[in-house]
Amino acid sequence: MLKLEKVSKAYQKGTVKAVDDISFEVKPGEIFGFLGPNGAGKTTTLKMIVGLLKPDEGNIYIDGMDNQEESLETKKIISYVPDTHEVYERLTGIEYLNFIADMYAVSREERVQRIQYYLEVFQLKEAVNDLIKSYSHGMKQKIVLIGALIHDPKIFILDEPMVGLDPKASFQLKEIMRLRCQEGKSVFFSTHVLEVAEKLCDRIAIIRKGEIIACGTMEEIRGQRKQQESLENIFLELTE
Ligand SMILES: Nc1ncnc2c1ncn2[C@@H]1O[C@H](COP(=O)(O)OP(=O)(O)OP(=O)(O)O)[C@@H](O)[C@H]1O
Repeated sequence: MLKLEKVSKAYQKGTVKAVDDISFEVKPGEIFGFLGPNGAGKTTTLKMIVGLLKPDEGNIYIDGMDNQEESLETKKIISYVPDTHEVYERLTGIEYLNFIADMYAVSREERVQRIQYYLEVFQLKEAVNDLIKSYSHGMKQKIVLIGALIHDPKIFILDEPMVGLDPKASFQLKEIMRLRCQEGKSVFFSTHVLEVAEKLCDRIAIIRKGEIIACGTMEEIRGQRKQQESLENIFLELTE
């Protein structure tokens, strides 16, 4: 579903190597967590996957298509929720959702059904006719999430999605992730919240200083280490 092959990216004329020769694969029906300490290269990797940054080296395949060569086709089947929730504040919630639905050519019936469903899930029904600039941080995050789900993407990509959500919304988002995977779609997200990764993800990759230092199921990663060691210990040990 999503495949990175020997991907590298450096900033400042090559002096800051943010991502260094990374390869991994996210399979259909999989929730894949991307873990790493601050500055490890998570956001840079996500931005390359969604086409906001061009890799210096390597290739990224989305559903078998190279995301540089078939940029428009790949963008149609992914969605990206960045960690900064920049949104058109002068639109109402419903205007924003309809705008996104128009961009992705989502039919009237589908958008009505999906908008109603997600507004109910995230308890945003009453605010949907208000200007987004009046929304709280968490409400903005929810409207961005709904916008990202409106075209029913095959791959749902999120940067630190749980930060800023209240426990209920966080639970709902995890449920949405699980449901999508049951339908054979994939979820790829970065997180610092180790407990979320441990409970939710089918597989994880740990990145440190731009390099993947561990990748696999929790059992596989634990198997290489002491039995029953918590992800927190493994993470701290590996990223030290
Ligand atoms: N636009 C940029 N120009 C120069 N250096 C950058 C730029 N963006 C990121 N970097 C550097 O690249 C490295 C990786 O940054 P990145 O934002 O990808 O990490 P991250 O794992 O997402 O970190 P965090 O968890 O703190 O958000 C860091 O050393 C960072 O300082």
